[in-house]
Amino acid sequence: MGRNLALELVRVTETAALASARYMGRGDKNGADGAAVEGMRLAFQSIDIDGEVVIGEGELDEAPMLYIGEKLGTGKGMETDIAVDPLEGTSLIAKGLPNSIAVLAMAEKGCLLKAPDTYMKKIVVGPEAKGAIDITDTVANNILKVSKALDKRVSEVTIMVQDRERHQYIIDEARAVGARIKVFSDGDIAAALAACFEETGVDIFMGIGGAPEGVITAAAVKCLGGDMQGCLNPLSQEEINRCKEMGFDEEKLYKILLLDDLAKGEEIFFAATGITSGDLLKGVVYLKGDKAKTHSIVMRSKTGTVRFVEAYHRLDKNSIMTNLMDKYREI
Ligand SMILES: O=P(O)(O)OC[C@H]1O[C@](O)(COP(=O)(O)O)[C@@H](O)[C@@H]1O
Repeated sequence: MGRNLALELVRVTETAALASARYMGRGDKNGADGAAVEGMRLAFQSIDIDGEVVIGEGELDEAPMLYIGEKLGTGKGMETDIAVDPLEGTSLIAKGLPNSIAVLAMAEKGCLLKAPDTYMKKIVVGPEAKGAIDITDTVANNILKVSKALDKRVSEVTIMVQDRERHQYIIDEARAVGARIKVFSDGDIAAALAACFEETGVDIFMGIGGAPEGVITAAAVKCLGGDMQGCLNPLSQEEINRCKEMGFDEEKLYKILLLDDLAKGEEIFFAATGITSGDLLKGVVYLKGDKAKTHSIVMRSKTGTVRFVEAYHRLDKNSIMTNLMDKYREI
């Protein structure tokens, strides 16, 4: 795998975002997701990799595209695991709310955890607080350790938490020690990513969200030198059964997953494009004259390079985009 691949991958998330953003504010989650999936899949076709989707839209019989096991790329290059979330934050885009992204992660074959579609408890911090987290410890102790590692007063530590009833204990414990809480409604990959960038003002991400999103987050955290721990958190017998079907027996089911258990290896790539504007990425803007502007991040763990890519697209000149845009123009 090489450095050009990073830019090839950002083209994939850009294409998904450009197609999906046509649905912004239209109250149609499924339409927006379908457009993102189609854009992502088309853009993958010309990339020289022998890729396989390990985290995708579901099984073959429930998802016609980007299903788990689907082959991506020309089949000529390196064997890779690919984790995709063509539209992360389906309700965000439907309502025109911030923070929806098109996102993917890629690593050498066998290096991304094949996570079941269930919940996962997660904690994420940036590079400065690496080694200071312990998912088995209390919220308060994690905050105290992170504040020490960051050399910040506890009152300056901000924890990003998804606005869900199940997280009330995090909010209560964090406030009890004097820390700050920032809630978000949806899209925990972008929210966790914010904890790895000092300029966002977010120091810790905590909570329970999707396990597939957890693996994609781990790939980003690896590229950024941050830290993450997770633990599968199935909420029903049906979810427990789903975990078991995917090889998570009693012993493995509640094992603490360290960063390398989620995403390992030398070569990890992460790419994301903003669909609606958020903390880190601006959303898609369609411009006059069949043009559009996107804002993306692309990272490679081997070199540690983090690129923010602002791109102007001529939708009438790029064959994939022209076809897609014609299809989604009048929705
Ligand atoms: O909405 P729930 O059930 O609390 O699940 C949380 C999960 O939903 C999301 O907020 C959005 O997921 P979708 O893009 O599939 O709608 C994820 O980022 C998060 O992991």
